[in-house]
Amino acid sequence: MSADSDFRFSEEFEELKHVGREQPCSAADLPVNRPKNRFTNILPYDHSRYKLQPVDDEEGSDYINANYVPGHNSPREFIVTQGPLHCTRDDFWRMCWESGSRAIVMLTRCVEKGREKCDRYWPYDTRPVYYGDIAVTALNESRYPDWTVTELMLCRGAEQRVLKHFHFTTWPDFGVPDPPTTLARFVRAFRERCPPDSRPVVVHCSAGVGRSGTFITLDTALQQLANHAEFIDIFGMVHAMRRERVWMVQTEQQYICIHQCLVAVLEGQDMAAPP
Ligand SMILES: CNC(=O)[C@H](Cc1ccc(NS(=O)(=O)O)cc1)NC(=O)[C@H](Cc1ccc(O)cc1)NC(=O)OC(C)(C)C
Repeated sequence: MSADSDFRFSEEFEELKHVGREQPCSAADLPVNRPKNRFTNILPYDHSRYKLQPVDDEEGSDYINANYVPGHNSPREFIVTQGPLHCTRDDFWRMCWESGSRAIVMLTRCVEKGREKCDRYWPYDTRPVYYGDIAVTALNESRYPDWTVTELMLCRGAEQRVLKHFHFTTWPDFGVPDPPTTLARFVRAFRERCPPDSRPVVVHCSAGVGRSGTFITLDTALQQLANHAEFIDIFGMVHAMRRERVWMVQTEQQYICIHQCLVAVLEGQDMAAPP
């Protein structure tokens, strides 16, 4: 695939360019919802968008820039979303609560090169913070060189839940982790700690397409590998994801990175290193 300056990778990635693009995004285009989109060109398709429980007859109250995306374990294993805006972070927590999710994967820093990529939507310390009617408290935090895992307690009314926040902190926007195997080790660390249930995992970066799609594709591929799949169809996975959310795996470099990680895992490179 990488011969002749990645010619086959380029050819294959180009075939994905128009997948899903004919599908409507009418909810995202409503005037009441436009301010809820971080980017003008990253809008959720209607057919797969996550719908919040509507609030009375408030127009647009069911809207968040998020889509269900398939993984190895189910057709709606992930809810992929943009990095919350300050004005949508209450909706973000409502989505986490109403979906029953027990894990969030965050693949961007809040600020990169002086630009806001994501609101700081979770508490800085152990004091509870309210987001709408949901109180979020940080219980404990484990910091590693390339990621941080935080246990969060969510309270809504009389109900309490623990949710794990997996924050990858060294992935530059539009780029790939350096070295790429850092991503494979993060995926393994996530899988080892992710609650083993069928509830959706919330995944986001800044736009919720490039880094999020790359993470999900590698997670799916590594599970297939662990189940001794004879053939791993990266092209087919990205094709299926782009039917649900636009630009999943945004750059050719990210597409190649997925393959590089798989080769590294197959060759046993650098995977023994602890988190
Ligand atoms: C190439 N950059 C983009 O497409 C970003 C959206 C985006 C996508 C993916 C990522 N990476 S990530 O998914 O890994 O977080 C970050 C940002 N979009 C914008 O910056 C768009 C402009 C744009 C760029 C390219 C295009 O084809 C159409 C419109 N700008 C934009 O939305 O401007 C605001 C924020 C002021 C409303």
